[in-house]
Amino acid sequence: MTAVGERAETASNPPAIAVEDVTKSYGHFTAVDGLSFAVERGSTVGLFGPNGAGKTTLLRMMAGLARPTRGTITVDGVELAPDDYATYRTIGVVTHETMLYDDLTARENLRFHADLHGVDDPADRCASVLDTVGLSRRGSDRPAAFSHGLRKRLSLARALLHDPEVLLLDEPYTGLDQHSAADLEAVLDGFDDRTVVLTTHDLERGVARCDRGLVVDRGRLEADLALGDAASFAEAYRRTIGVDSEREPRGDPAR
Ligand SMILES: Nc1ncnc2c1ncn2[C@@H]1O[C@H](COP(=O)(O)OP(=O)(O)OP(=O)(O)O)[C@@H](O)[C@H]1O
Repeated sequence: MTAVGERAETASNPPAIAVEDVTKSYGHFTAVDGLSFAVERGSTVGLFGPNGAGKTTLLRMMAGLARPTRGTITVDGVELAPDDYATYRTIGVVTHETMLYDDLTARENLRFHADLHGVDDPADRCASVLDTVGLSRRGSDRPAAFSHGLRKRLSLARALLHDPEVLLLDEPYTGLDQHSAADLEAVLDGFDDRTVVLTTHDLERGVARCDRGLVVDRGRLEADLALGDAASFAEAYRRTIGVDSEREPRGDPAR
């Protein structure tokens, strides 16, 4: 595995997230196979890899939405445990399933989560995050009537509600038009001092956004690369994953 830019973390200064020897098995199938890495506070880390590599499974475990079969995940030095709401409160997550209630309006969806997380000034906070994702005028509409992109925006608003220290995003750019993608970039720009982990097949956007790229394949960590130059990352990705076009990411800037 290639390792670049690792920083030693101490017990008094734990990484934002530490994944240690994490495995997830479904019956005899191993989706994530003994992964270990640490995510520095304030950094943005991209999980790259072909379909079925284990990225979503890993992200879901980091969010506490699935439990590792083996290994540990700590957030700010605290091991994730099923009923540790204080730790979950520091994490915001946007997954493929937008986790929205179709029978509630957009505003009611947010209010429900605000109350669940004990958010201060919930009405103001809901209005503020609706504004952040450009949905101020859609607060009274139900997400059932929203397009995929609008549902994703609302899901992002829900993830931001409790002002988390860590944001976990599964394929954040998929299904967003250019305007929505630009809005997402602005939200992430505003999140600069906090920690973001995202999965993406959009190599160009991912490389531009992330400080570091982890390449996952068949559940294993194959490369850990500092990012900067999209073309050299694309080349390193291709060296790691191979040149089979069906396993190539979209938005490859080197093509
Ligand atoms: N609940 C489950 N039961 C059985 N197998 C599963 C389950 N969830 C995921 N898998 C399998 O684990 C593997 C990794 O899936 P995962 O969704 O994590 O990959 P991914 O890298 O996110 O892929 P993609 O880029 O296509 O979203 C796949 O082979 C998938 O079929």
